[in-house]
Amino acid sequence: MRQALVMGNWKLNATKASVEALINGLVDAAKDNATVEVAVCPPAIFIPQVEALTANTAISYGAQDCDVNTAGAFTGENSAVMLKEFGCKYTLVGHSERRVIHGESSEVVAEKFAVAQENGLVPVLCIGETLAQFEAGETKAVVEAQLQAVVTKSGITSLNNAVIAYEPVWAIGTGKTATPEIAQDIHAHIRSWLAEQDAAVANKVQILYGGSVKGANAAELFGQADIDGGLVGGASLDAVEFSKVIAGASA
Ligand SMILES: O=C(CO)COP(=O)(O)O
Repeated sequence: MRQALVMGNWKLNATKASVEALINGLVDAAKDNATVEVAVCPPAIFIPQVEALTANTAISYGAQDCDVNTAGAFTGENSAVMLKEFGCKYTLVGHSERRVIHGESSEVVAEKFAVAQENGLVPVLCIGETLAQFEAGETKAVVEAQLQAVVTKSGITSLNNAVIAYEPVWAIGTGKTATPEIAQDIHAHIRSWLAEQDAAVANKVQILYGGSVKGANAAELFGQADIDGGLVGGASLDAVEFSKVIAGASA
């Protein structure tokens, strides 16, 4: 049985005051839904504040990205070593906004995945197709290629210590959620693609759904057999709404 994981991706949204209110507002939801792991991914500059506020709570946290390098002349970056020092458990890698806006290829994402693992972080590998790819029926081929880059670089068993987040790009921030049936179909496909290579890995790895998850649709999405929780953007910025999403993952 895979544990449910509900992770908030705050993207480029936070103030010192909003972080304090949000974390304090999530403490009870994390404690009361003990079968669900609750995690947040703040902008990197807020990680020390989140580290302090989440001490002695059931809330985990991670970063939204890490560099492929661990140190050196790479202006503006954060390394996996630094994130680990500040208590991060996770880092997202390959979020579609990084792939599209920052031009990250699947090979770069695979390098980030590897460096995160080498430095003690659990990478959350984000995959998913664009609207054009969805409409062209290419979803399965796209996610397979995105997964293959990581398998080629780090091997299939590297996914024993990672999380996969399937986020159709057309559902992110648009209010258009994949139906539970569409999401389940892709999640099941991802798991069977992994199972062809290693059944134990396929059975173990958590596959999160992301894209316009909110309190009103969380339970139905998370009730699908191969959906193990969510990676949540907008709805994770409000403690009341995010608590409803967390409750939706509770067994
Ligand atoms: O990109 C996402 C999480 O990483 C999803 O964002 P929304 O929940 O705002 O659609």
